[in-house]
Amino acid sequence: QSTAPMPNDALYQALGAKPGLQALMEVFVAGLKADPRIGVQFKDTKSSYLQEQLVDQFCVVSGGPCKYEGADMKAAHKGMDINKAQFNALVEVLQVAMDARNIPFATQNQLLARLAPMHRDVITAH
Ligand code: HEM
Repeated sequence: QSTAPMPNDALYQALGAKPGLQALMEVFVAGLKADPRIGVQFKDTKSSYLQEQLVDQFCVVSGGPCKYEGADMKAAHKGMDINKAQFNALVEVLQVAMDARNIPFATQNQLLARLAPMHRDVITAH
């Protein structure tokens, strides 16, 4: 009865915990830079920096024991005029990266469901 609630890190574990997220973000950021639709928006991005931010953010989002210290999503994407098609392109690049890392479809969908609400802060153009 007095047991403290266990943090639910099932999704984090399914993603392979920290090493799994690091490997995934390496593939993801490389895919973003190479993407014909949105690659240009990441041309000045330092891959190692963005990967680190994304590892921490996805760790938190999936219930892992991390702290995300980057900008909130609204501030991070302010002035970028990101539209829905660009947002969807990023999601596709993430799906391709998750496939490449052999992440099960159900796990993929759970992660995407937790990222989806961020569209409100990221998309600022039509
Ligand atoms: C669910 C969707 C998204 C998530 C979770 C996400 C996450 C992040 C994170 C964590 C950062 C780092 C913030 C910081 O440095 O403090 C970032 C930066 C950035 N994001 Fe996003 N983002 C998303 C969508 C997008 C989209 C759709 C685009 C453009 C097509 C985009 C372009 C960028 C760019 C250009 C940066 C700056 C990278 C740099 O040069 O340091 N993001 N994003």
